[in-house]
Amino acid sequence: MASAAFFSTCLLANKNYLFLAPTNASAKGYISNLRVPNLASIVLRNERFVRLRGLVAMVDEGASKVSDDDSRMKIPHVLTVAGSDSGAGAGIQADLKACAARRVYCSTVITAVTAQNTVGVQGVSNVPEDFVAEQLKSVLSDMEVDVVKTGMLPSIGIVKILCNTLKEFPVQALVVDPVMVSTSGDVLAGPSILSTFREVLLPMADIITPNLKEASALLNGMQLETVDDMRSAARLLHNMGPKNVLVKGGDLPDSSDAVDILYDGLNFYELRSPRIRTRNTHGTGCSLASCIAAELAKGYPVVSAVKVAKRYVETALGYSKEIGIGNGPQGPFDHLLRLKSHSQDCHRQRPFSPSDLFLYAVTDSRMNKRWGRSIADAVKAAIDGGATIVQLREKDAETKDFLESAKACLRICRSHGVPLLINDRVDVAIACDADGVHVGQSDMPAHVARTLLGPEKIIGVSCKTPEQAQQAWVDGADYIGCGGVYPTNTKENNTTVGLDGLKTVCTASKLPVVAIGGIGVSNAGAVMEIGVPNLKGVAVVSALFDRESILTETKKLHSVLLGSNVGGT
Ligand SMILES: Cc1ncc(COP(=O)(O)OP(=O)(O)O)c(N)n1
Ligand SMILES: Cc1ncsc1CCOP(=O)(O)O
Ligand SMILES: [Mg+2]
Repeated sequence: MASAAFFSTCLLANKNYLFLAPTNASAKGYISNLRVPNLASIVLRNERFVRLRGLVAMVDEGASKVSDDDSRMKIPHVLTVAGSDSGAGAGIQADLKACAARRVYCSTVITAVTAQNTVGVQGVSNVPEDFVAEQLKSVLSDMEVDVVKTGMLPSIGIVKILCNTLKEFPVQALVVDPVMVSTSGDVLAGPSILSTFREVLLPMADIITPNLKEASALLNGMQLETVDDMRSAARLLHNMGPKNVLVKGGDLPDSSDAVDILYDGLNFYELRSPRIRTRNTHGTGCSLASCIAAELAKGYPVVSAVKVAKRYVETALGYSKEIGIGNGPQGPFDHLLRLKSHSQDCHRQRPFSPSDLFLYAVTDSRMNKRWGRSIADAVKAAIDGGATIVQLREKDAETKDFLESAKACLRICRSHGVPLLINDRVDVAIACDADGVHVGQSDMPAHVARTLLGPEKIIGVSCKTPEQAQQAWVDGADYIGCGGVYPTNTKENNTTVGLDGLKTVCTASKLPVVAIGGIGVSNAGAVMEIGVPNLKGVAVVSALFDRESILTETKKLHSVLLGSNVGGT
């Protein structure tokens, strides 16, 4: 293990650069094992912090790359200073999820641990003040924090520690969510803290985000019942020192809209949106403030940050209306808009298996039109005949119609345990939650599709050469479609690779392969006879869908394939 002792000499240290040299041969060996070509390149350039500790930690962990400034990408960074919510709807957990959803890095300083669920807060244990200080120093002395966002600050001491630490380690912006009472009505910061908020914290804030109760508490119990009251409150709170005040009117009685007032000392902005009627509002305040912090960390001005944050929370609330977590009156919502598609669906996507490629049915809108069938009917017939995977290749369809058909086909496919892929259209695959996509060399690159679709979706790539097959593997594809093996009328200007070309691609490929192009009942056996283990099946368009009976033709092809030597199955 390399450690700090290996770095004895600080050749030059000033505000901007720190050069390190190892003390002995074993350190040099260690460094060269890490493929750092030149020690002089270990230059840590940072206006604010010298990262010796971070560097040694990286070396200790055997990281393969020691800090190379030019290749480091600055990621917007929010530090949340808040309490933990064991139910994970609010607090630190909400902040982490909101920042992840907004694509911002989020570090955490925990001020208190709450035992909490959808019913209420059953217990609170404050983190010792010294340890809050230690967490703050750890993060702020090493990581480049852009914006600090505060939530539950349960003691006067913690507020003071935070403010003093921020003077030592200044950040671009401070977002203060003056949490006092949880959504369930439990007290999270008592009234004794109000004067410290007013005198110490608020003057440092770039924006504060009180709800009506919090605004009222900060203003000595002022009645807030109308939008005009909110404007007055925003002005009075602004007089306490924060640069911007967002008074949230979520609790305003008798309003069909959710109205928030933003005041920057000059202008009032009345931000209105339709009120979303849902039980799942636990954590909206924390999430809104975190999202504002995230947008500020990206460099957006306050007004845009607040508008984006409001839109984000509304979208998530609307999406999460039917989600049922916990039995209490206030449930959490889904920050990442990802939970629903899997929960309601009794027929979920199952993991991809190469043997799925055995009888691969590829639809064609023109053929279905010619035979007067819907895509869904065609898909159903192919599955009944033995298709083991289906691809919707609807080149002429309008997007709206295509999406509706895809949803209908997905229901059929899922109920039969058959994967459904979408040709070319990654957007449609995402919109209907299909099992994956098939892309060609001139379509969206597979690595981009993988980023958009996530790790579990199936991605197939068309390849005619070993180089393309290698690239498909590197890009994270699951299988390769190789062809046209034989001449075809289905795809124009498509060069034919023949059985030899197919064999060359299969041999070069680390991925399973399906053959395509001019394949049908008469020649499927010959294709499979080339006898390479990773050739797993045939993909067929016209031999199934340009026929009177899809069912009959699929059954015939199925029995031909069963009689042939399909690699590895
Ligand atoms: C299984 C399978 N293999 C190859 C293709 C062809 O895809 P691509 O090269 O993108 O051409 P189009 O199908 O988009 O015309 C495929 N669709 N399926
Ligand atoms: C989409 C595609 N990619 C290579 S050949 C081909 C068309 C296959 O259609 P058919 O099975 O009717 O020959
Ligand atoms: Mg394509």
